[in-house]
Amino acid sequence: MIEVQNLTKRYGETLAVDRLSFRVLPGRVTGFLGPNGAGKSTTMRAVVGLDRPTAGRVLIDGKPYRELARPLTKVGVLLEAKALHGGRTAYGHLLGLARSNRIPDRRVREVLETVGLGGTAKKRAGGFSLGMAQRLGVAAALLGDPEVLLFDEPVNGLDPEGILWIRGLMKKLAAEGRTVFVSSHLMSEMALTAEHLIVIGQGRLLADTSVEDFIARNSRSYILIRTPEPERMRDVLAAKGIHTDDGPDGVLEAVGTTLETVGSLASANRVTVYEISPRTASLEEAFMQLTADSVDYRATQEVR
Ligand SMILES: Nc1ncnc2c1ncn2[C@@H]1O[C@H](COP(=O)(O)OP(=O)(O)OP(=O)(O)O)[C@@H](O)[C@H]1O
Repeated sequence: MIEVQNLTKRYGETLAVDRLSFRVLPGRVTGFLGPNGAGKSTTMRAVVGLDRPTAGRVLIDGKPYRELARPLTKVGVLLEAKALHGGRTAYGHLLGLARSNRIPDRRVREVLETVGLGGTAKKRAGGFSLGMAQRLGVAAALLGDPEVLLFDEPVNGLDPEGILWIRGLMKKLAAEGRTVFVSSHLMSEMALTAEHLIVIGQGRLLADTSVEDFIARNSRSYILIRTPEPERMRDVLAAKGIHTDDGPDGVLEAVGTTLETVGSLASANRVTVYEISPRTASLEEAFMQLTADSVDYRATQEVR
């Protein structure tokens, strides 16, 4: 389990993380979501002791990272995928890490196979594509067979096959009972991978909820109506107590009603319609709405 307690991190004038508290539980993938600059990477760096908190603390199974005797056997982390020594081979890079944590050499081969780099073990990492570097980063995270795993934007640079692979891997690791914490700025990606969500904006907690709940609360359903007579259609619906919003390109969005009701009312009142279809606002839209205030605030600040 990861416990973030009242974490605050300042870089000079910038308040990157602001009194943030949450827990990441084992046995499920927890998504860490926030717009660019929300403070996700800073929080992750604080979890693994790479950034010193201005206030607050982070505990891993009750202990700060720096008190872990062989940290790689407790926590695996994928942060900046390209942060590796370009002159080293994939094998050499992992061997160095393994020996520094008294992990047996044979484990290096195992993790290289797991991430699909078995055939490129002797290649210099400097020549790796971003996708290969990403896989090597995942191999390093898995090296110590840790109970806790952190992945910062792991799908970056991966091709569609790689994305499917990493989603499957994260779910498998969680199913084994591990704590899996993964950051992204894409709600759609998280909806496919995570069971639970921690959403932040401007370094503050905006939501700590199951993905299921987030979808139920935030997905707005409506009936889209495309008509050359929007005013008449609006009046016909209003007469029955049905509210309509204006959608993009002159369409109407009727809420709290059904396709059948709208169709029957249009027909009974001889309103011409070109399209009537049920729609659900995307999760991406819901996420943008939730974080809109924090993004606006940041943009205004930068202009000044
Ligand atoms: N080393 C640093 N020095 C100064 N400011 C920093 C540093 N690291 C991060 N920041 C600032 O702290 C804020 C949070 O950054 P952070 O990288 O944690 O956000 P993020 O949510 O990971 O964003 P992204 O999705 O863009 O990676 C930003 O305003 C960023 O500019």
